[in-house]
Amino acid sequence: MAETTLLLTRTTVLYTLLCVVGVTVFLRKLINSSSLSRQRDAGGGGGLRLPPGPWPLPVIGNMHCLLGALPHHAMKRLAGQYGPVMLLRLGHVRAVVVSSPAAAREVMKTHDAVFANRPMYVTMEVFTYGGQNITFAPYRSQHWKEVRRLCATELLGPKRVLHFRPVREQEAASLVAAIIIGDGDTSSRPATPVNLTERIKVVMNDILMRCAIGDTCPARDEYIRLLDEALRLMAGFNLIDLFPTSRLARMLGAGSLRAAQEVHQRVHRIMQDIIQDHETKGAYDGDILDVLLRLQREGGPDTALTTQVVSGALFDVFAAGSETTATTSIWAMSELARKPRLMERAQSEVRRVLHGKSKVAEADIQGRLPYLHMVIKETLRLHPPVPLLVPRHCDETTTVLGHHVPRGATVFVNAWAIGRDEASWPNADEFRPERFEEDDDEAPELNGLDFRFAPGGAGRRMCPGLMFGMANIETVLASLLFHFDWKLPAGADPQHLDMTESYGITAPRKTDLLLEATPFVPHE
Ligand code: HEM
Repeated sequence: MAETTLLLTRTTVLYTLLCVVGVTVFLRKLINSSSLSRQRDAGGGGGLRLPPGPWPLPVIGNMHCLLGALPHHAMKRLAGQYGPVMLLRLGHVRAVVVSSPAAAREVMKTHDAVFANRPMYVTMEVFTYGGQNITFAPYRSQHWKEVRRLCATELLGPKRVLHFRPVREQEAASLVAAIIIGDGDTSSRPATPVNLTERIKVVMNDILMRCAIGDTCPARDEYIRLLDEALRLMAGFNLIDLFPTSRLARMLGAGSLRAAQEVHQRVHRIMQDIIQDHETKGAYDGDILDVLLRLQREGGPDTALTTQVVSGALFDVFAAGSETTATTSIWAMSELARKPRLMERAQSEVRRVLHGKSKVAEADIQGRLPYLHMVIKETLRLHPPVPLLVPRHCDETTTVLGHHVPRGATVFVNAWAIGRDEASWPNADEFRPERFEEDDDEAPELNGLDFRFAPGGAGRRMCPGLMFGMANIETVLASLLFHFDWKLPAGADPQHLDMTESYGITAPRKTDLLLEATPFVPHE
């Protein structure tokens, strides 16, 4: 999901370098591109009616338009000017950004098959064994079909979500214990604020790790560290991704490519050890790796589940599952901390449902926390953890809302902009979970059918882990709300809580969320 964002500092340096180095090219291309842009405005472009967009500069195209803001923010601003289907040129990459429910529907439903592939970037190729994982696997490839089917039936479907219930409950209980112990004497005042950002990241990492490879893996900690490093390296277009055919870009970007290759090799080696460890230990714990290895054996020699596919799938489950769930939970707690009245409502719902209990058991809360469910949906609307979804590749020139999206273009769906569109969401910037209950028939669900609300995408490439992720988020949030009262440290005004987003693979908080926790002692 990393390539949906841009390394702006790097592009600034790149911009300066390229402008200096390529002054002559710049002038020559300026003349060419001026006439090209005029062609585009006049409906030209080889007979194509290309989407409107800002004037591209030679070499860097429209990269300068994204400087100084997070890409999804800058793209929303530009869409206000150029419309819901907009053409940008990012280096050599032709990007089409769609920013309205109608345009998103055309991409992810009407023409879903045309847009069901992913663009393949050089850095991504390294980490995905050339597309041998799930997220970047070529659409229609045998292994993508097989792992997608397995995601639904064996790996992330309802049966598996239920199977991992004890893992979620135990990890959420450990989180609660860690907060109590970490706080030391919570009766003393002022209490030490809890760093909820750190705590939530740890619990989501641990849940995903235990589900993916079990809890007995010796290389587990190193694997987590390397995955973090891999995600950091994938976080953005590198020079070679933006200028894949440029020798200069290859030269300047060689360092990050080398770093990616090194990290990948280490991840690969650890993965081989983990697989071997699972194979030799014999015991079947039912973690995702166990299931994949069983299916690999049962599938015989012709199975699409090669060892690389197994490693790639595992990498995806962890990379796609951990950050998304942590980011959503942290934003939910931030929004509730900013609105104590809503926090109180969510809390009293949890405490009413768990009245007489001393801990959170999923059997007690399942389907019984409608307000918390709305809080999570409202959080996903305002803070979709993958704001530009995962990019799609346009396989053949296709019309979207009357504009030709050219073959080969990279297509971004700006879910962040769509979730804040006043036409669909009155007072769109306000956090108001109740909007999801106002009219039950109309309230969008997380099923990829309502394009006003698609934080997990839609269509053939829709996220297969949403139910899995929602279960993790709900159990962790219910535990935090049941066991503690929360407020901002030192009596700070909730309205002043910093809600700035930061650049990252997902769109996390810029600053850590620090809240004071007062333990709640449930009545027996
Ligand atoms: C709040 C939670 C989550 C959100 C918001 C989310 C969001 C997304 C999005 C936007 C996509 C791209 C969809 C598209 O192109 O239409 C995606 C794909 C994917 N997600 Fe999630 N995700 C979440 C949780 C998870 C979890 C927990 C897992 C696994 C344990 C997971 C595994 C995947 C995989 C494997 C793909 C690639 C599917 C493909 O390309 O065929 N996700 N997710």
